[in-house]
Amino acid sequence: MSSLPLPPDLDALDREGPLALFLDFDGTLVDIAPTPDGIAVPAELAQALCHLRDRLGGRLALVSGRALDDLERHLGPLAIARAGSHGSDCRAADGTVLGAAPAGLPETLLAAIHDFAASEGFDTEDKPHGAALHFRSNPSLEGKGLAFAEHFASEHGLQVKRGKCVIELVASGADKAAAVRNIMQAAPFHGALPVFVGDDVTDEDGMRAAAELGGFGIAVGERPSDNARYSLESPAAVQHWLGL
Ligand SMILES: O=P(O)(O)OC[C@H]1O[C@H](O[C@H]2O[C@H](CO)[C@@H](O)[C@H](O)[C@H]2O)[C@H](O)[C@@H](O)[C@@H]1O
Repeated sequence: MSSLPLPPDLDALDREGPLALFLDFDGTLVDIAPTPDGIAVPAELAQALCHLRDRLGGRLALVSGRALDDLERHLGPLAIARAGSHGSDCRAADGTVLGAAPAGLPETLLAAIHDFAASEGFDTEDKPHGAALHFRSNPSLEGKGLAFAEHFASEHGLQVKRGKCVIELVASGADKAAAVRNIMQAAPFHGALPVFVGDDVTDEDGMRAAAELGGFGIAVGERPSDNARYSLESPAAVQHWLGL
C-alpha cells in the first residue's frame, strides 16, 4: 500500500486553473495481463476518454510505451493528443507530429534483437520505434535480457527502458519527459498545470517533467515512486478518479 495520499478531486483541480492530464496506458488505464495482446480494454473506454478530453478543453494526452498503431488497435482511432513508443512518436489530437519526427530502429538492428530473443526464449513485440523483449512467461530470463540489452544499446547508441517483465531498446533521447514537454508546448496545453498518472518506472520521467512545469505526478499501484505527490491503488481507482 502506497504511503502517498489520494489526489484531490479532478473537478476541484480543474477549477483551480486549466489542467493538462497525461495518462499512461498499461497498468494505469488497463490492468496488466499475461501478454501485450491479452489486455481487457473496456468497450466504452475510448468514448469515455473522448468525454474526458472535452471536459478538460482538449488537454488530455495518452503517453504509452506501446506504438501508437498498437494503442489504436485496442482503442480505435484516437482524436486525443498522444505519444507512443516511450515518447518517440508524439502527436497532437489531429495527428500532427509534435517535436522531432520519429526515428525507427534500422532493420539490421531489429533482426539482431529478434535473433537473440528467439535463441533465448523471449517473446518479442514489434514496434516501429523500438523492440521489446518480454519475459513474463519466464522471469528467469531477466538477467540475460538486461545484459544483452545494455551491451547492445551501448554498441549502437540506443537506450534501454525497463518495465514490468519487459526490457526495451529505443532510440536515444526518447522518453516520457520529452513527450510531456512537446505536448505542453502546443495548444491547448500550453500554460496549463500538467498532471502525469502512471504505474511504471518509465512514467517517472513523465512525472518529473510535470513537476518541472509546475504540476505533479500520481503513482498507480504499489511500486514506490520518486516523483509522485499522490497515489491511486489500481487502474480501477484511476478510472473512478477520472469519472470514466
Ligand atoms: O507505457 P505503458 O502504456 O504502460 O506501456 C508499457 C508497456 O506495456 C505493455 O507491456 C506491459 O503490459 C503487458 C500487458 O499487460 C504485459 O503483458 C507486459 O508484461 C508488460 O510489460 C506493452 O506490451 C509494451 O510495449 C509497453 O512498453
